[in-house]
Amino acid sequence: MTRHELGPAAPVGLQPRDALLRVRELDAWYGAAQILRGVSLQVGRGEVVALMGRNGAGKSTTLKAIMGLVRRRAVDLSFMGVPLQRLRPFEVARLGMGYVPEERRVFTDLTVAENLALGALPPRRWPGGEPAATWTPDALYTLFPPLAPLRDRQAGTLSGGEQQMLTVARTLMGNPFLLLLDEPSEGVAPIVVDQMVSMIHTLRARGASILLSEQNVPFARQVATRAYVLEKGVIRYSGALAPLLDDETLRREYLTL
Ligand SMILES: Nc1ncnc2c1ncn2[C@@H]1O[C@H](COP(=O)(O)OP(=O)(O)OP(=O)(O)O)[C@@H](O)[C@H]1O
Repeated sequence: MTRHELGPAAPVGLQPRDALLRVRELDAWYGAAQILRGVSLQVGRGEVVALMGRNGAGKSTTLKAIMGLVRRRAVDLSFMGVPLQRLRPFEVARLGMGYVPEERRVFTDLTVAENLALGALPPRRWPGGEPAATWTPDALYTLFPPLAPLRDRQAGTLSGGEQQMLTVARTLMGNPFLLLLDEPSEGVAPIVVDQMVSMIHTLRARGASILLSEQNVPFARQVATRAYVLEKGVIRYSGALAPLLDDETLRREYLTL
């Protein structure tokens, strides 16, 4: 792997050439139907990587397979050097992998503040001992300003976009080393999309690492530097995002509807 592929932030406590998340030849199934075939990807510390492709290409399934939510098999599937194959989803989450599914999941009867409190986990340290980013409700209200005046409101009364923000915020309360975001820009108003863009910029500035599934090209262009493109469960492109988006043929083949 080249240094460029690892992104600008030098890993501390990890070997410089090590990836935070390493996926090699991942297969996944729903029942008897094989959906992913030999998916290989890596996310380095401080990187924002986009997993792209049309509807049904296998983006969500890849994130679910990493978390252990679908049946999967891989030559290597490891997070900070820990093999994930035998771990259940809550054990993967406990290692510091935050997963935000496509469908929003908030506790509708609880307030915004109570939802955040439920996501709280103790602070983490990188393998070298350096403290990892730690999130508090106040820091998250700054990250998502629309949530601040809603802290005492029942989450069920929030708009879709606000619930989307709350889902991400609650996941951040677990202080994850890596965030898996499934289509953060889907089905929300343009203003919320802008909020997601600025959230990712802020997270990135704080050294966070993100793997996001996305088919919204303008969104991906604003937040990610590297991309993998899936088609029918197979990786068709891996590399820098800019050349992919600038290549009309590649775009037409794998991205445009
Ligand atoms: N629960 C399920 N049972 C069976 N097949 C499924 C299930 N969920 C998804 N699939 C199939 O797996 C394939 C990949 O779906 P996946 O949701 O991973 O695609 P995607 O790239 O995330 O697209 P989308 O943006 O539509 O979510 C599709 O053919 C889909 O029909």
